[in-house]
This record gives sequence, structure tokens and C-alpha cells, in this order.
Amino acid sequence: MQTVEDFLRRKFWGWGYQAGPLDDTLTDTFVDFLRTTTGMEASPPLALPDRESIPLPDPRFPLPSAWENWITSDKEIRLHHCFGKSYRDSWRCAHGQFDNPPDYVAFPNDEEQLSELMVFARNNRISLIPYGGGSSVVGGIEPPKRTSSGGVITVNMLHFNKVLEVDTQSRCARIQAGTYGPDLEQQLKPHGLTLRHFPQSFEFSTLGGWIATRAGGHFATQYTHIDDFVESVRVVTPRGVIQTRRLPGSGAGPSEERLFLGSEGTLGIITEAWVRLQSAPEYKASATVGFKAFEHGVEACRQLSQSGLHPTNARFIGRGEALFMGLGDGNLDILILGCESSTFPVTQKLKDCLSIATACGGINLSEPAASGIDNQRDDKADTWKQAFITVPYLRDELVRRGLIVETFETAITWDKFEHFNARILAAAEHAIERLCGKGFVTCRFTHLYPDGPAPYYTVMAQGNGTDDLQRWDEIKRAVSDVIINEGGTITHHHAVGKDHREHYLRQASPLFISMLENAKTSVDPEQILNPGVLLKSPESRTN
Ligand SMILES: Cc1cc2nc3c(=O)[nH]c(=O)nc-3n(C[C@H](O)[C@H](O)[C@H](O)COP(=O)(O)OP(=O)(O)OC[C@H]3O[C@@H](n4cnc5c(N)ncnc54)[C@H](O)[C@@H]3O)c2cc1C
Repeated sequence: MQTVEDFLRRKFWGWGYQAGPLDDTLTDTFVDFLRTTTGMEASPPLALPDRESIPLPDPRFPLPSAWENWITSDKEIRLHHCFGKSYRDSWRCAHGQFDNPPDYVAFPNDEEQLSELMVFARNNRISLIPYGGGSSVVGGIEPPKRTSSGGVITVNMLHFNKVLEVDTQSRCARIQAGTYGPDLEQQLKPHGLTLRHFPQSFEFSTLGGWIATRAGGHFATQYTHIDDFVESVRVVTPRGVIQTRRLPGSGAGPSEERLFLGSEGTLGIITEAWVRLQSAPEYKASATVGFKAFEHGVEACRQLSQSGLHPTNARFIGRGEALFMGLGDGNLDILILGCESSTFPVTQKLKDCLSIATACGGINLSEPAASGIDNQRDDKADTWKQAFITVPYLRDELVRRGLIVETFETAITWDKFEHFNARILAAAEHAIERLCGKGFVTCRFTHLYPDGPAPYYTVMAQGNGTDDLQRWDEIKRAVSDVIINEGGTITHHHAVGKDHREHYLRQASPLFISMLENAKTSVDPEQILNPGVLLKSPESRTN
């Protein structure tokens, strides 16, 4: 189970452990590949931030001395809690801009300590930032600006790390919110059960973070969002504890736990949840299909999503991204198909999925055996999986070498997709060309619903090491405006945080936002919880 020592083995300036899976050769190869394919030039890497030479401002207020064994102002720990893991975060780390740390970091051991912290924060107007794994990519755990807050304590939920109860009859478990993905699965394994919620950030994110952000796992159809698995939640708020009832379903008014799904630390600190589990899959099979025309792949995805076959994986990757992921030569859009089951062989199901894909113009690129035998994996699915793990490490290295690398994501109904996608790509390409000269944007689908896909875009562009954040902000604004104006959502699974707040407030109806602000005021009257995330801080609401 993750300890504070494990936590400190991670980089304070980027993704993952200090001893990650990347070596410089891999980065150099990728940089060479980028140069030859796109003309983008990397600079020599910036030196890694040196913890000793980074100045940190002193804490602005004293704490009760009895708390010293669970709250700290230790420099290294505060450095780890300055940023999440977006491009903006990675860039500021690479450039040593650690000027806005929390004053303290708390590691509460139980709900009593959490409640004490809330009383202290209410009495002293201190902001509290709930913190799971810190993998937010939307400014969700970044302290408010020092000028706009009296003081900040980041609340790291690391010690809430246990599976407390397993109800094998109903196939559910009561799990503490600070439990990291691998620890959660390890504790469920002896029961033969799994949550099967695998976001790309699985290794470094927690159940509480997933619930607070409505995270999406990597399975492409059916159970995708953590929402589907949450049976009930327990939340400590500044006004007391809310425990929702365990029910398989209920029609009794608006759902209580739904209000906390996606609340992003603004309504309370989730301490535990009952979640629905599944049996581990016994049967697996995967295959890869190539498309000469992007729109044929889109049509295959639409038909698959409405077929009732529910492939576990149906990852459609545009040819540009496929090329960079090592999947082919850039002439085909790639669809990776996978079927899994704990009870039934899936060979026939995969064949049926393949029939749909090939009838839409797809070319089956798998060895014949891969589409015919249970538990046979297609090697392209493995290439994809490996890239999925390595890419976040690579991103930090590319940022240190002066390149702009970031993703954005959304969802839209099938009827609008073609126009929507074209408008997004045009806006991104135009902004990249105007601001950076060289660069590109690629598209893939992360999730398929019967009524529409969740497209995910990756931008890589030439940086100059000086005003890259402003240039990225302009690119991001251009695409976000299109997303909102064309009827999409500002986020399908990355959450709102501070970065998407402006567009979220344009997406949601004003009356709903007013209801949400009132809900916040009733549980958090002094507005101590994560100010500026999701909703505007009270002082700026009239602007
Ligand atoms: C490389 C990478 C890959 C990613 N892949 C995915 C992906 O596949 N799918 C996906 O959905 N997201 C993904 N993300 C985004 C991120 O991992 C998710 O938003 C994740 O759910 C955050 O979990 P966390 O535990 O790290 O939370 P944090 O980053 O610590 O916090 C996120 C938000 O939740 C709040 N919060 C955290 N814990 C609690 C709690 N116990 N109670 C109340 N509020 C809380 C925080 O205040 C903050 O607002 C990815 C991020 C990175 C860097």
C-alpha cells in the first residue's frame, strides 16, 4: 500500500516514479522521428528542477502543535503538492516556477482528524484542497493564488487506503477513498473480484479522485465512467457527515451520491464508497482492423456501439496518432477490438465485431488465429498498451526539450460528429500554424456510446521556451470555444477543475449553476473547500 515514502519516490516535477520506464535513447529516437516526420525541432533538455535551490515561501499561519505528526510544512512534501499533471504543470515545473505551494500538507488518519481540520479551516478562513493521487490535468489540486487566499492546507488522503468490507453476495466492496488503483485491485484479488476501472492514470490515482472527477476507465463500451460502479458514498463536509444508502437502484428523488460524483472536492471530502465489483475475466480475445477512410472507421464504431455486442475495447485511433504510437505506417486509421468475459468464451463475439468492422470497409490486420482463439492477444493491442503506459513519461521529457504536448477531450452525438470533428481539427490546426508554425493534432475515440463517441485529441507543437503557456492557452481556448459552440462537452472525463471552469459555466445552464452554488453554501458556508475549482470563488461570482 502506498506510504508517504512511496509518494516521495515519485517526481515532484512530473509524472510517475523518478526511476520510470523511459531512458534517454527512447526520447531521442522519438525526437528524431518527430523531426523527420513534422520538422519540429527539440532543444537541449532543461536541467531537472533542483529541490535544494527552489525557494518556497514560509507558511502564513501557525497550526495547533498537537497536529505535528500528521500535518507538515516540509519543503519536499510541499513541492510535491504544487501542481497536477497537465502540460501547464509540467512546463512550470520544468521552468522551476514553484512560487505558489500550499502552506501545509495534511495526512489525516481518520474522519475525526478531517473534521478537526474543517473546524480549524472554518474558524481561520483557510482553504482546504482534497488530494487523491494528484493526477489532475485541469488545475484541480493547485492552490488558489496567494493573493486571493489567507492560507492553504492540501489534504492528502493517502492513509485512507483500505478495502474495509467485501459483500461477495451482492458483489460490492466498501473501500476507503485514498486507495490507489493497484492497491485496490490487490486487496480485492483474494476475493476473486475486481473493480475493473482502469484509467490511464490508474497507478497514480485514487478511488476518491475518480469519484470526485467522474473518471473514465479504458474500456470502450458499457461500464466506462466510475459513476456506473458507485453504490453509495460517505463524505465529510464542513457541516457534518453525509452517508448515502446502499441500494442497487432507487427512484427516490435526485440521487444523493450523484451530487458528489464530479464535485471535485468542492462539497466535501469523500472518505469511502461502496462500489460494485465484477468477476475477473477468464476469456479474452483481441484483433486489429485498419481503415483507408476515417469516416468508414467512424461508421464501424457507430454500428458496433449500437450492436448490443459491447466489445470491451473498441479503440479507434486516427492514422496520425497510430503512426506515433508505433501502430502502422500512417496510411490506415486503426481500430483495436477486444472482447472479455468471466463466464463465456468470446471468440464468436469478436468475430461478430469483426464482421461489422469489415462490412464498413475495415481490413482485418490480425493474424487469423487472433480473431479465432480465446485468450489470444493481438500484438498491436500490446503495442498500444505499452505506449499507453510510457507516453506520460515521454511527455515530461518532450516539455523539457521545449515542445508543446497536451491533450483535450469531449463527447458528442453521432449526428453531429463529422462536422464537430472537422471544426475542432480546423481550429486546432489554424491556431497551431498561427502561433507555433509547426505542429499537428490527432484524434482517437476513448469511449463509444450508442448515441455518440468521446473523441480525444493530442496536440504537439513547436515551442520556444518562453511564452509557450500563453500559446497553449490560445490553442486550447480556440478548441474549447468550438466544443461549446458546436454542442459538445468541455470534458468527457478529465473533469472541470480551474482550467475548464469558464467553459463549464458556459455549458451548464445558469439556473443549475445557481442551484449548485447554493448546495455548496449549505455544506460549506465559509467556502473553504477547493475555491475556484468547478465554480467561481464567491468574491468573483458577480463578475
Ligand atoms: C497521464 C494521465 C492519464 C490520465 N488518464 C485518465 C483516464 O484515462 N481517465 C480519466 O478519467 N482521467 C484520466 N486522467 C486524469 C486524472 O487521473 C483523473 O482526473 C483522476 O480521476 C484523478 O484522481 P486522483 O486520485 O489523482 O485525484 P487528484 O488529482 O488528487 O484530485 C482530482 C480532483 O478530485 C478532488 N479529490 C481528490 N480526492 C478527493 C476526495 N477523497 N474527496 C473529494 N475530492 C477529492 C481534488 O480536490 C481534485 O479536484 C489522467 C491524468 C494523467 C496525468
